[in-house]
Amino acid sequence: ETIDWHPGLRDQYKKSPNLYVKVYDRKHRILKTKVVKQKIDPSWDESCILNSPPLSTILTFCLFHDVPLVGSDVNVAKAETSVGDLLERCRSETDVWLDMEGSRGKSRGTFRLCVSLRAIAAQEVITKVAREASTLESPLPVGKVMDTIEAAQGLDSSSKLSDTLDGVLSALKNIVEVGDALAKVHPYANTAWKILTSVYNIIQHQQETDNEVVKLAEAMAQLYSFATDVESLKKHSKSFEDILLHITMQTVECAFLIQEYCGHGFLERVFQTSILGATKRIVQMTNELLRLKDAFAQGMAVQTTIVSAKILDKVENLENLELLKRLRCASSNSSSSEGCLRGTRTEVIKHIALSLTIPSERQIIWLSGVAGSGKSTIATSVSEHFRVLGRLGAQIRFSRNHGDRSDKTVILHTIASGLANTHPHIKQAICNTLAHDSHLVEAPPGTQFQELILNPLNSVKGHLVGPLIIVIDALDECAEDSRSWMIELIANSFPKLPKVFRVLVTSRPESDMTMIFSKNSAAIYQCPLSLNQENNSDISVYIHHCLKPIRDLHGLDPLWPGTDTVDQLINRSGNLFIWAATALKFVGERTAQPKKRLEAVLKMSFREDNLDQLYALALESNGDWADPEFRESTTAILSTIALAKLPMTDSAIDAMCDLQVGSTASILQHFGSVIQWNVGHPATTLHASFNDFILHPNTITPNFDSAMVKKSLVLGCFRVLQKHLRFNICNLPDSHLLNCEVPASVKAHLPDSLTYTSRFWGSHLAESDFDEEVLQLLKEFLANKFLFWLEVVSVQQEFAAVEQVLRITEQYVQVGVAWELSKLSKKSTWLTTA
Ligand SMILES: Nc1ncnc2c1ncn2[C@@H]1O[C@H](COP(=O)(O)OP(=O)(O)OP(=O)(O)O)[C@@H](O)[C@H]1O
Repeated sequence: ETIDWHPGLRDQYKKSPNLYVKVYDRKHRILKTKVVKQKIDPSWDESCILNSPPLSTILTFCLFHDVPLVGSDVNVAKAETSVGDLLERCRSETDVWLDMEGSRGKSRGTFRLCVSLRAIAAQEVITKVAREASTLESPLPVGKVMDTIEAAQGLDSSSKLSDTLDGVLSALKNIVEVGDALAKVHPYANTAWKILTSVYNIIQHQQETDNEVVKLAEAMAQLYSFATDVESLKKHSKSFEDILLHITMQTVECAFLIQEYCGHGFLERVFQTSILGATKRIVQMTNELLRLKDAFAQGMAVQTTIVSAKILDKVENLENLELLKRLRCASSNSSSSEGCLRGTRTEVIKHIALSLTIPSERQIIWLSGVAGSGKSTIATSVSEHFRVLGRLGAQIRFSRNHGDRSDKTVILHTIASGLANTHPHIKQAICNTLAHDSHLVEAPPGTQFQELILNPLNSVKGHLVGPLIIVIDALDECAEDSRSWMIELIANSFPKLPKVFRVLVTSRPESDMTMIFSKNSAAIYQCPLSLNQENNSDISVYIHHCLKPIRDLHGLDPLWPGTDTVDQLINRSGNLFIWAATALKFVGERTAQPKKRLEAVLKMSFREDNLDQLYALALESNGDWADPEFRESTTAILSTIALAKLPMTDSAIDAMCDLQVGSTASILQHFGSVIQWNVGHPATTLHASFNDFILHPNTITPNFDSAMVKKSLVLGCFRVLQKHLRFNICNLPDSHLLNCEVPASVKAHLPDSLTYTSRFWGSHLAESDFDEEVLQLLKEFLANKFLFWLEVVSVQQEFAAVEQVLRITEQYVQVGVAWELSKLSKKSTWLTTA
């Protein structure tokens, strides 16, 4: 009620204390409550069961203060009472208050604790245990029942486990607190600490604990004996960061196993028996921890493999590899980003990683945020966190520049293949399915999800310990024809996956997703990424980081551009990473004058469309826009890059836009701050928001007008067609591009054929784009009886694009479709439509 903290402690926590209670039955601890932070009158509302104690048993209640930085907690006050007295008081008083005695020298004041004790029928407990036991061995003799009760209640081993974990937890907490000094280690120590804390809080009430698990915890405690002193950790941590990283990662795996074993992991109750079969794994882990302890003590390097909780035995054969080749996975799916710059987004990454690690009914996390706020970069860091732990199950990164990733079958196959490669049992289950039904890979997407993913995963869920993560990045960039299917799949089918599968989805908060995901809030946890100006330290770290190479490249003063200017940049960014990234690329371009460019950036007026202004500046500041040829070519090139469903090389763009060889290469040199490209390589926009800018009908800069974009594109395409160019932008090397031969079998039917595969028409074209000039060209086609030859080699959504063109042009052009039957077996649905 009134506490006058000891002066030595007062400084450490100026506000209220962080209190918790431990309860002992004789010498055994039977309860440790959670810590209630910064409250002088905390309430715990926790309970435990006493194992038929004699009435004379003394119960001891100790009040502790959890001191965040000191390492050992402070015993604040203590009360003792016998079970008989307490029972008696609880029968006659509504609230029973125990007066506590303050610990001398540590606290002064009055402490009282309200407790209650009630008896439950012992017979009932015996009957219940006997009933459970009888399922194992029936009927049970009375003596056996009593043994079972004792074994089941086994308070000794469970309190031993919680006591041991207590020590491990404070050591891990010390590592977590050393934080920055151990940046690489910190996320794993933190994950292990969180999982073990939740296990620890639960096993206080646990009835049953296996000795092997106690041994595992004891091995952890021995291993972590080095981390009891924060000061020496701080001093020496750098020198053993690598082995510490290995130790903490191994601890995460141990924590998953203990969590699952104690019945509070991802597995359903029925599967915990198969976990009991994991004794072998527990022993292996214990040995590994003891080995690590020796290696650590002797300062030896350790091998990098972690003994995983999830792999129970190896199942691998060549036949499986062949079967998996039937899956059509996204060809390039990796992230080009490095993930978050160290020191940025730490809180949000920690939050997401932990939310995915701890079992929850809400299996899916949806990270939403405006364009360029940094969602994909965060997703990369989270994926990397789980990849290193061997727990990244599958990932799909949608991209407007890689339309092929949006094919429904490709999506499902990429997930199935990713999962198969993370766990041998999953691989075996998926391969069994593929071997059993060779046509499954062509079945409708709903069937494939059920039979290729859901059923196999359910069949092996008893073998999976700890979470496996599926990452779906940039859902808003999923192509139109699969988009609503994908959103529904996430909202309604993913929650049917076994609980070990946790899903991270990132996207802009677009209305269709918001509506559907909000409806399913029981399964989807929404995590909006805010651009809160109050917390701009992330962007500040990022801007400082980007300025250094600019200073080095241009030989600028080490303090350039000065604190005030950097503050202006931070403010101007509005915490939008893409703004900062583009602005600094623009300022630092090799051929630019950084000081002038920085001035121009800061001169822009503050408006809502800050990013568009910046893009306009980046466009207008480069090249000779006064030259009509430059203007026309640049518009055509940028539009082609923005609309391409697969990235094209500079020479492919030259051909596509009917430009002189080398034109695209010379023009693209000017746009390094918005286009990613190297000579001979495919060009893509650096960020999807630049595609939005280029294609948005309201985008008008002094020299660039998006109305020109479509027209220039359509005209460009038809010019190419007019020249009878045998043109094919399928996955062919550049050298084949301009003289792609029509196969002989087809040629026989096509006297004057034209090879053309449209990868980038489709949903972007509307009827209104076909103005007089274009129609005239189309009529000429008709007159010349040109034939469209649609080469069927690519993914389904490409056909949707072609279909769209056909629909728009069918009034004007007689379209003949030819195909090679051998290539068409998988496309029959589309062909019927065509
Ligand atoms: N934490 C970070 N550390 C370093 N760079 C970052 C970080 N966050 C974002 N960036 C930079 O900002 C750019 C935009 O970020 P990102 O692509 O992750 O945004 P987004 O929210 O996914 O955008 P969109 O919704 O348009 O896909 C990235 O290309 C990267 O260069």
